[in-house]
Amino acid sequence: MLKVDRLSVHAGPVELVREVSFGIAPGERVGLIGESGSGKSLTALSLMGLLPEGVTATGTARLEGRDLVGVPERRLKDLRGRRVSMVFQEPMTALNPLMRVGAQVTEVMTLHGVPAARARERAVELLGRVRLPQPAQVARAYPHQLSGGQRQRVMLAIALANEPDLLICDEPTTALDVTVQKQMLELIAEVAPALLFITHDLAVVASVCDRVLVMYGGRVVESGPLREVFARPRHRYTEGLLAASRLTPRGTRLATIAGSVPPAGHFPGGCVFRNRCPHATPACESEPALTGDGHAFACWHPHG
Ligand SMILES: Nc1ncnc2c1ncn2[C@@H]1O[C@H](COP(=O)(O)OP(=O)(O)OP(=O)(O)O)[C@@H](O)[C@H]1O
Repeated sequence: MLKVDRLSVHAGPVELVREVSFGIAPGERVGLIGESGSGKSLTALSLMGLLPEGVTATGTARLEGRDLVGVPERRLKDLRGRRVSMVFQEPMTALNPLMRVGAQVTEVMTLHGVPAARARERAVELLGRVRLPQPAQVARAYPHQLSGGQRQRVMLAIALANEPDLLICDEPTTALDVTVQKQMLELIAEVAPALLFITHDLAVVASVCDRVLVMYGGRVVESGPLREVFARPRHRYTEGLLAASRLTPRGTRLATIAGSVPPAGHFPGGCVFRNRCPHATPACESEPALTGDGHAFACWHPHG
C-alpha cells in the first residue's frame, strides 16, 4: 500500500537520507529506529511533503497508487491529513492555543470538504474514539486546560479525522509519563490504519510494531520482522542499539509493557541477550527466545 523506493533527501549538495526503500501493508505497524540525526524525521517528513526550506527529496513514495514525492504543494495539501497524517512529539506546538480543541478537530474535516455540522458531530465522536472521557466537554476545552496525554489524544483524533490510509507518529509518547505512555501506545496500535512509528526507544517499538527499520547515517541498514531483527541483529549498529537499550538491563520492564511477564524459570528458550546480558548466568548463553505473545524479549530469570 505504501511503497517507498530509493528515497533520498538532500540539503544542497549534502545527502541526508540515502536511497531508503521500504513498504507498509494495510494494517501493518512498522517501527523506524536509529540514533539522533540518522534521518528518521526527514524520511517521515518527505512522505508528508513537509521538508524544511532548502531540503528536497528524490526517489518515489506511492501510497495507494498516489505519488507523495515530487508532487506540487496543491496536490500534497489534498493528500496530507486525508491519505497520510502525522502525530508529532509535542502537541502544544501543533495545537492552536486560542482555539477550542473541538473546533480544531472540526477544521481538519471542513478543510477537506466535510459539511460543518457533520464535522462538528464527528469531532465529538473522534474525541470519544481516542478515549477522552466526556468528549463533548473536552471539545469545548482549550489546549491548556488539558493534560499532556489528553492533548496527544486530541492530536491523534485530528490525525484520524479524515480516515487516512497511513498514520506516521514521530516520538509521540516521549513527553508523557510511563503509564500515560503505555495507554497511548495501545491506542495508537489499535486505531492506526497502517503505521510508521519513529522512536529511539526499542521497548516502545517492541510493544507496538510488527516490523522494524533501522537507520544509521541516513541509510536503512537493517529491516525485517521485529523478532528476527531483535533476536539476531545482523548489523553491528543494531547490536549496539540493543545493548544500549532498556531491553538489556531491564528486560522485565519491556515484558511489562508488552503485558507478558514470564515467571522466572518458565522460559525454556533462555535469554535473548546471551553473553551481553548483565545477569550473565549460564542460562544467558542459550538460544534467543521470545515471550509467549511474541512481542517482547525476556530472560528466563527475572531482571531487576
Ligand atoms: N533543514 C535542515 N538542513 C540541513 N540539515 C538538516 C536539516 N534538518 C535536518 N538536517 C540534518 O539531517 C540529518 C537527519 O536529521 P533527522 O531530523 O531526520 O534525524 P532523526 O533521526 O529524526 O533525529 P532525531 O531522532 O534527533 O529526531 C541530521 O544530520 C540533521 O542535522
